[in-house]
Amino acid sequence: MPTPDLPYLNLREMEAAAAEVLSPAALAYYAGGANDEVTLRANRDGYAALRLRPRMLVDVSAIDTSTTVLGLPLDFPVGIAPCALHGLVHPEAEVATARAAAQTGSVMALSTMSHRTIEDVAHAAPGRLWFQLYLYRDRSVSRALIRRAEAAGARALVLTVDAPVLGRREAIIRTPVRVAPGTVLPNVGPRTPGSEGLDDLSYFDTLLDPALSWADLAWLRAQTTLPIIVKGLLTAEDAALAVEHGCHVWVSNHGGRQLDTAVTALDALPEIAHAVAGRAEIYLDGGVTRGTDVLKALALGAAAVFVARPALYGLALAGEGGVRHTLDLLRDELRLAMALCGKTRIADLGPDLIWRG
Ligand SMILES: Cc1cc2nc3c(=O)[nH]c(=O)nc-3n(C[C@H](O)[C@H](O)[C@H](O)COP(=O)(O)O)c2cc1C
Ligand SMILES: CC(C)CC(=O)C(=O)O
Repeated sequence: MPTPDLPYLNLREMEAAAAEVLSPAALAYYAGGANDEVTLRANRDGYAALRLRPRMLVDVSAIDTSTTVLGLPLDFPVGIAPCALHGLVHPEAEVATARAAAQTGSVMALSTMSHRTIEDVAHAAPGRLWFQLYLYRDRSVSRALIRRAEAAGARALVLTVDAPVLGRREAIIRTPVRVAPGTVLPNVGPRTPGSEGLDDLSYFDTLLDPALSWADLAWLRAQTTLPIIVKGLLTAEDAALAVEHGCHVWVSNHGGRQLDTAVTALDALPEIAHAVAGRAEIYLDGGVTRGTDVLKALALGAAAVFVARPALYGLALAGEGGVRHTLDLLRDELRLAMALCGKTRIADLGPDLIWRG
């Protein structure tokens, strides 16, 4: 059950409550999308537009939401997507989020741009951590991060490929993000001389390699034996290439923060599932706020879904307990949605659940 001392009935109530407590800069950064935010809105609207085909007279007295991702048992198929800078809203930052993920039997993908070290976060979520990689122009720095992630027990690397340059997020152009004075982000390091005028995201952007290509994925594949998940794919063509490079596929438009008017992950999922054809695992994120959203993504071929903003809002409201509340709500809503659809196991969720008009 959701944490009893938190009054929020659903993720949207948590979002509204978080908007009241976040600083203007954190709110602009967390909530915002690119340009006109067409894709940001479509991510949510897409779930509402898909209708379910529930089956009746099925014994639903026992519902099992458990599953596995890359061999890791999950209590339910929802993880925490990588998001930068949890420390903007809570002093324990990613450590609190990781504890919540571990306690709920979930999995957390830790962003490269975190406030806390890989080791601290891994310690808070033993065996339940993936490490998200933004490849730096200086590959030796990235290589060192990979080694640290491996040593800390990360179970996979998530290479984000949809941000070779940062999208145009007008809210943070107006209200830029700056970490507290004196903070050195552990995977970013001290500022290079002359960069003091840049806000933290613009500075981070200067470290990233806009020349990243499939050849770099081959390089990365050779660097580690950990599973690699390519995050930010939206087409069958790219999903097939990722699989040919020995990787798994994370369907995402980066929460509508990169290319505005890009297709939603939910809409892209069927062609990607078809192209992958069971050769790799598929994950999805973007706009998930209800158990029925999780159900629809799984029905169309995702092995698990991930949430970013809802976790951050939970963290802002109540730290570790707030993130747990987010995850508990999604698990309970998924269980209910499965029961009302006449499905008792995750493996039973398939495209027959989706009404085709
Ligand atoms: C504040 C914020 C920071 C993010 N930082 C990262 C990041 O560091 N790395 C990354 O791969 N994706 C990042 N993302 C994108 C998320 O992983 C995810 O793809 C996206 O937000 C969609 O999920 P949502 O609709 O549940 O927020 C970030 C998203 C938000 C909102
Ligand atoms: C460090 C950033 C590029 C984080 C990010 O992916 C985002 O803000 O969406």
